[in-house]
Amino acid sequence: MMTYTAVLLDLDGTLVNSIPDLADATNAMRTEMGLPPLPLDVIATYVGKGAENLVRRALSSGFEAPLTEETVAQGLALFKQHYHVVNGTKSAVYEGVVDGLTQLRDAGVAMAVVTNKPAEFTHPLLQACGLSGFFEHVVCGDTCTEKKPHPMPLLHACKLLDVDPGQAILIGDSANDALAAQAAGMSVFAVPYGYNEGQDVQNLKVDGIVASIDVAAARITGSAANVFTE
Ligand SMILES: O=C(O)COP(=O)(O)O
Ligand SMILES: [Mg+2]
Repeated sequence: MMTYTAVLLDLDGTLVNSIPDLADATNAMRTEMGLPPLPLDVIATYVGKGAENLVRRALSSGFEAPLTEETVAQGLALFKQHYHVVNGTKSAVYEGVVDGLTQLRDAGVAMAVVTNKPAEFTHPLLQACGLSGFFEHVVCGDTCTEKKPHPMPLLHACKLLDVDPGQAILIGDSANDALAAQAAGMSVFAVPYGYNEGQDVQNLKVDGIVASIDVAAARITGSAANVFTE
């Protein structure tokens, strides 16, 4: 059985369902820019590559002319203003997360969050959801010069935790997580309930698809009958 000394966790779509707040902020931005609101499930497919990417995708829907950098900057400023107000208000921790993180902590596994969400929103969200205390480090979308699917934030988290990437596993919800982990030389589990930019998680190249974080924790710590073997 493979043993891991560190577990890295994605945030949006893995630990927390943040779509209701992201959608409210996105639609508030669109309204101010004279655009009609978008359905929540459409906005969900725009999440995964950070706030600026979400804004670009959300503005591309309904803007006739090609987007100018000025429009993107205006949209990003409005999005941030609104997201600061609503961040954490409708977001909810997924079932199994607190139990799973508790299992991992009790097993002595070091944990860090690695998210593409900017730091100015990540820390307040973790705080609002009561999850901050589980993590030794939090690597955000603007912590390093590259974001997932680049391996840099994962390698940075391993360095902060003082573990070899080969002894770490990432749990995420999207191709950005799967590709980053693969490039970092790290194992990866995917949860099926998050946002994979509208794609089927079954097609991801991962070491396992786990129904929830408590199931992942049981497999990682070897406390389940069906332990993860390699
Ligand atoms: O902010 C995003 O676009 C996605 O964030 P995540 O990396 O926590 O899924
Ligand atoms: Mg995610």
